[in-house]
Amino acid sequence: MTPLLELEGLTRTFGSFTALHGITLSLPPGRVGLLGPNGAGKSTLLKILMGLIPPTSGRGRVFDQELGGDRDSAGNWRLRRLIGFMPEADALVPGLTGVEYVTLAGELYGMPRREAQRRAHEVLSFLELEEARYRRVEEYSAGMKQRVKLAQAIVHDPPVLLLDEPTSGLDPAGRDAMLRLVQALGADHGKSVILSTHLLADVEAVCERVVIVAGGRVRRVGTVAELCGRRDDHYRVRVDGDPAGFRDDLLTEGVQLLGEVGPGEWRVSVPRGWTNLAFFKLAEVNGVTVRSLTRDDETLEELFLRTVSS
Ligand SMILES: Nc1ncnc2c1ncn2[C@@H]1O[C@H](COP(=O)(O)OP(=O)(O)OP(=O)(O)O)[C@@H](O)[C@H]1O
Repeated sequence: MTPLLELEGLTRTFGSFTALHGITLSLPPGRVGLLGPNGAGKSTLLKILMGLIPPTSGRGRVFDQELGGDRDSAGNWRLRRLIGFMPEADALVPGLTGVEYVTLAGELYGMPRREAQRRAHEVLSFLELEEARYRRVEEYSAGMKQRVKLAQAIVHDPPVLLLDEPTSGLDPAGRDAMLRLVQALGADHGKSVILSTHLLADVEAVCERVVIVAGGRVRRVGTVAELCGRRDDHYRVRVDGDPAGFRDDLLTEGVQLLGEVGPGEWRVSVPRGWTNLAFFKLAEVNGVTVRSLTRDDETLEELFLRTVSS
């Protein structure tokens, strides 16, 4: 299977500053979350993938298309046809109706006008903007604005979607609807999705794989299950009885409480050299009974914080 992305030693500098340090990465088609703190290099990477800026050195491909070359080279035009981009910024053109805006995007991607118009109606219906398509985009609600930005990204039916913070500014219902659309575009319509976001829950909801970048370097790559899989030092423990003394003793012994699941039940991280017998001893001393003790996964948020702070 041709990889979605194949990058080899990709570096990008701006003057004396290195934004990306020799990124080497291979990803199969699918839905990928691109995570990283502010300034990690995500936008720089996305711009290189879209052919908007060239790498300073290194090589890469999106499917069969080589990266690099001048902004207006034939190769970069092919890249833009392969990729639909939904920017975070409000990139709407005031004064245009939804259908005019999406048609314009289609033409900018190189589609003939009639074909762009036909597809604009099609994708606006798919995104449940059929009723609103003749209204001006500046009158749209936040949820409709996000959907019309997604419409312009898929108008030319690209196999790859780059989505930059697609749920930005949405209320919980709008966010759910957007995530369902992204999931459906991937799972039912065969699109590969690169989702750049600060919202780890969005990645958990729709992505199969995660790439964590920090300081211009790839720090983790893998499936969510692989990266967050059972850890030797993470447990979920539940006790019956008054848990206060037991909890305090756990803290004194260097156990970290990662979260309270319910009364007397915590997700914990144990220190090096810890043996599970200690849970039972501390319970006995405090007059409580250990009802369950199981190995636990790490959440994506814990993995992310551990990765970017190390
Ligand atoms: N044109 C430029 N000139 C100089 N420095 C730049 C330029 N573009 C990006 N940088 C620097 O490169 C680094 C990476 O920036 P980038 O925008 O790729 O990060 P990011 O991960 O997208 O961050 P954010 O989540 O804040 O958008 C930053 O330190 C930024 O200041």
